[in-house]
Amino acid sequence: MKALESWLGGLPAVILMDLDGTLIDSAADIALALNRALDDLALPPVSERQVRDWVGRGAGRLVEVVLQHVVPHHGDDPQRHVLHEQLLARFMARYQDSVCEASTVYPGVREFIDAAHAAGIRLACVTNKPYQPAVALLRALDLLDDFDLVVGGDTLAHKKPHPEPLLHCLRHFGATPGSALMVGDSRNDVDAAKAAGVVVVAVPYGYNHGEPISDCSPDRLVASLSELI
Ligand SMILES: O=C(O)COP(=O)(O)O
Ligand SMILES: [Mg+2]
Repeated sequence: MKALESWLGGLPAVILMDLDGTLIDSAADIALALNRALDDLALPPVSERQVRDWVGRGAGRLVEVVLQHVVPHHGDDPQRHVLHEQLLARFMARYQDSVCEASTVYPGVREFIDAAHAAGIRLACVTNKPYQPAVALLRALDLLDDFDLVVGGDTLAHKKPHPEPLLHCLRHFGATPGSALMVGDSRNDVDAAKAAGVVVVAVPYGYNHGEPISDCSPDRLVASLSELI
């Protein structure tokens, strides 16, 4: 971790890592589960390309955007809420059934995690993905045991970009914001880290709602996590 150490002027005690788009390329499985759920309800499919731009704000918000795309709707309709709940439930069931058919770990991630362990750094995964599929996905790709803590989008009252999930991790480890580092791929990660007072590194290969991550002003941008080793 010489590169990280020389940039920060020391090693962090804790690294908080985003999941979707940072550790794991999960969009194909999310799109697959969404399309199976849409088909269950006799609704038309969406493309993986679209899903890549929609992932990042949790399952409820994702389903809301998908629904608005496949059945555009404006105004107040109580049936709309029912449809949203049905699609969300179908999506969660379908995703839980096949959380890792096509998902892969990004290059540099395993090497970075191994180097962090070797340096005695504690790791937490802080994701807006609901807790259960997050843990299932990490387990399927043999990454779960690498994390001392996993915080999902439904673990606490607030999700990223709120600082609460990050501050929750710091309390868990008895660490200060100044002794931690956040690594993420989206504006949610950068904003949450800044609100928590944690230095943030961003990667450009993930999902950021179609916006270049450099526009979100992370403290540092790396092409791959191996650059920090
Ligand atoms: O599934 C999501 O909504 C995003 O998850 P992430 O916070 O791990 O990028
Ligand atoms: Mg992400």
